[in-house]
Order: sequence, then structure tokens, then C-alpha cells
Amino acid sequence: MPDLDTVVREISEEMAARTDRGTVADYIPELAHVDPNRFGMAVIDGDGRVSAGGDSEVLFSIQSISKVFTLTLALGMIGDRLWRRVGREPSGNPFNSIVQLERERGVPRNPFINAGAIAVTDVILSGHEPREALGEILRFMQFLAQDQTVFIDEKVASSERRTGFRNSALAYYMKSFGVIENPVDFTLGVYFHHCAIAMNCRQLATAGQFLAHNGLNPATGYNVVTAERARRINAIMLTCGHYDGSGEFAYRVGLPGKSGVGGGIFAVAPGKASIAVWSPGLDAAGNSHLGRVALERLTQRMGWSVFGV
Ligand SMILES: NC(=O)CC[C@H](N)C(=O)O
Repeated sequence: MPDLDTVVREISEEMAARTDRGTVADYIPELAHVDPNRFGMAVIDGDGRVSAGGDSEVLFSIQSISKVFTLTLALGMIGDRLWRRVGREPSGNPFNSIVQLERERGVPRNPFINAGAIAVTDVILSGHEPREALGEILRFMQFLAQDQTVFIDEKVASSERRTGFRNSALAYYMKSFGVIENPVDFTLGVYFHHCAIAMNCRQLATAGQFLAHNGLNPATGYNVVTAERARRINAIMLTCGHYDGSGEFAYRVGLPGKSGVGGGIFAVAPGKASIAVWSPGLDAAGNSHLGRVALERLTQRMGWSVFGV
């Protein structure tokens, strides 16, 4: 097997030299300032060894990658009852699409499209003040990342709140079907803030280790979720983690993964590694272009696809 440090270093160098970088998201004005030439990568193996390259220590907005962790929290709170509020089928539509909601009576297709993630956030919020719910999400991320410095970037959150008309439309529409329990402003406030969590690749790969190792964080020995739950969250990442680019991601990379419009991708090689990559330029489906290319190289060289070597 090739040496992981060498592979990560070579991929990082290769990505730094690429000129096809995609387009930085600008519908959240604060994200538009991010330098498209950034690239970072961190891979943590089963022994907790970190192989990192490029801008792996630079913070970025994790955006929709936070949805993996809010899904984990909501399942911990209400278990399988969550599936009455949100489905688990790929949508085949863009992340912020509203079209399926009418036909499916306000129940979003899956927890990773915006509508689904807003419904999951609403579950976490129920019975709490927005501040408490947000504190719970942030503390969970800090605990998983083993790093108390993980924070919410207020500027990104308020930038999205000012321009999040589409998410407001999705939330009000779901509310009309009774899928959202709390005041829409409260649910959206928590949603925008958890999307605005800032992390670097190393922190993110650390936080996701439990999904690579049957629910157990090998570094701390903590069982975060059962093996069955970890497997199921990974299944949803594989089928829905890249919106209408999920099929292409499975075809090219072959790992469960979750993207965010900040340009991050978190991916899992079950039993082998927890991986985070970051390159801010996005493809047409809103997924990091070079992030995907880098992961494709990594799985090819390491033989890590879940579909075979
Ligand atoms: N794909 C994403 O990362 C989208 C998350 C972003 N906060 C939004 O709601 O639009």
C-alpha cells in the first residue's frame, strides 16, 4: 500500500497547481471573499495518525457539512421517529430546491438538502431556546473535534440571514404542512448559525472519525453512536451527500461524503480513514470541484472505494 503521507502531499501539490478551480459561492455574500486558490486536505487513519497537506490548518465555513452532525444529534434525541419528519431518498434536485415539497406534503426527501436539514434543526430546537439548541450543536462539534476553539462565525451567519430568502421560503412552506414546530425565525436562526461553524480540515476529519470506525472514536475511546447508526448515516451520505451530484461522486470517489458550499467535503473510508478536503471553488451542483478531484485521486491511489479496490 502506498504511503499515506506521500500520497496526501503529492495530491496537495497537484491541486495547488491546477487552474480549473470552479466558482466560489456568492449567494452568501460573506463567502464570496474567500480566496479560490486555497486547497487543504487532512486524512486520519485508524490509529489516529494525521496526514495533512496544503491549507489544512486554515479555517473555512463548513456550511452543509454541519448537517451530518445535526442529523447525528437529532437521531440521538428522538431516534427513528425522525423519519416521520424527513425522508432518506436522494432528491435528484439542487440543494435548495422547493419543487418536491408540494408533491410530498412538506416532508423533505432527505436530511441533507436544505429543507431536510431545516426540519432536522427544528427537531433539535424543540423544547429549547434557540441559544441552548445552538450551544448544544456547537459543544457537540467541539467535543467531537476535541477542540474547544471551534466557533460559529457570526459574520457568515448574519450574512446568510440577510440573504436567505429561499431557505425562508422552504421553512414557511414546511410550516404550512406542520413539519416545522417552532417559530420559523427561530429554526432558521439556529440553522444559519450551525452552517456558519468555522473549522479546518484537521478538526473536521477529527470530528468525523466515529463515522469511519463503527460509531467509535478510536482516539478518545468514546462510542458516539452505535455501529448500526454509523453505517446508516454513511449510507445517507453516500446517496444524498452531494445533492444531484451524489451519483457522480459515488461513481468517481466511491465513498460516503458530505459537501458544503464553503468548499469543504468530509468523507469516510469505513474502517480506514476519516477525510476532510477544502477548495472553495464549486461545480455546477454546488460541490467543491477540486475537493472531489482530490478525493478521486486519494481513493484511486489508496484503493479505498467502498465498491472494491
Ligand atoms: N450546500 C450548502 O452548503 C448550503 C448551506 C447553506 N447554509 C444554505 O442553506 O444555503
